[in-house]
Amino acid sequence: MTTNDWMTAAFSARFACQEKSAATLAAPFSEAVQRLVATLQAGGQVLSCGNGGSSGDAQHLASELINRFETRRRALPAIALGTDGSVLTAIANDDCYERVFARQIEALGHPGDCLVVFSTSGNSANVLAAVRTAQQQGMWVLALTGREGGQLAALLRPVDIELRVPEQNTARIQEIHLVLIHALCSGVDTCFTEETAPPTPRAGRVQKDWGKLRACSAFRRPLVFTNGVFDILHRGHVQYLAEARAEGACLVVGVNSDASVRRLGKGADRPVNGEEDRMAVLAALGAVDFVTLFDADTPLELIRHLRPDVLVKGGDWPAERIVGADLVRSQGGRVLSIPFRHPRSTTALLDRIRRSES
Ligand SMILES: O=C(CO)[C@@H](O)[C@H](O)[C@H](O)[C@H](O)COP(=O)(O)O
Ligand SMILES: [Zn+2]
Repeated sequence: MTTNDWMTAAFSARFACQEKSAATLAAPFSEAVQRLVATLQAGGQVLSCGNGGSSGDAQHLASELINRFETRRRALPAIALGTDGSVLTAIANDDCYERVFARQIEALGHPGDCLVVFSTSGNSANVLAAVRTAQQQGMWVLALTGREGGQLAALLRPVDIELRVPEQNTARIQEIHLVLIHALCSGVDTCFTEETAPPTPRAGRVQKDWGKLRACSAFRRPLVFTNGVFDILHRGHVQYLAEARAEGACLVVGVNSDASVRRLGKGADRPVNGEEDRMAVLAALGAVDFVTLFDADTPLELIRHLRPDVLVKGGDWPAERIVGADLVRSQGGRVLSIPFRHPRSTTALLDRIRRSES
């Protein structure tokens, strides 16, 4: 065998497994790109980790998210967890090697963030510990694996995504992982290159597509839902939304569309603020994780779609009159009426403004 035969053998082995991988990974790959983009647009970050060559892959991904891949776009937040020698040695020395990633995730991970793990066997103990911790922190997991997925595959929840290379050989799996990293970065680059205006803070938290909203919120449990018009935001709203958020790990606010507000009969000039403005103001609140729109007279369909664990209404709504209460309770959820601690009303406020004008 000549020395070049090693190269020829590696190339041909890789080409053979490339075709097999492309066929089996198409569906989870496109879901992974969409979810990564949604996470970043909502202000989330990507943490990544793996051992050995896979630690290099985790760094490769983070560097391309922070800087860019092939096109110019804004910098995106990503941290590879295998890069800080002091942190790694402190955790390994004082605690145990298994916790080197998990401990960093406890410090750096936020609900809604994504953990990307690379493991060809799916059995690295520190990667498994990282996945468990990320799930406890309300993050979702994107796992790049191989073989039969190992113990890692069994840890993943329906909301997590696995890109499993249908291959047994570690080197081949890693080579396809690299192709996947570049393909993921192409998808992310494309979405962020098309951004025309500078990003409005938390703009990604406005999610009108109910399917995407469910994908972004379903893994953040307990999921809290509330709804309303929120025409002119007042202190009562802000207080009750903060209390609603404290009931779970993620607060989704359903906002009545302009057409549905008109049907509520609050007055010919309502809403004063259009639906886009009302959603943008809510999305800017620290307590609110996602805002969406519903056009029907009630949010029942939206509640059916999101399956919240806690259904909340503010003000003077008794729990029995809250739309969707029976549905949420039948699914084991809770229904709460949170009174406005600062009694205010948009209608009363508008009346005062009008009186002062006349
Ligand atoms: O790069 C290679 C092999 O190509 C090695 O460094 C390899 O990544 C290491 O043996 C890892 O510890 C393997 O971990 P994992 O893929 O089973 O999670
Ligand atoms: Zn290697």
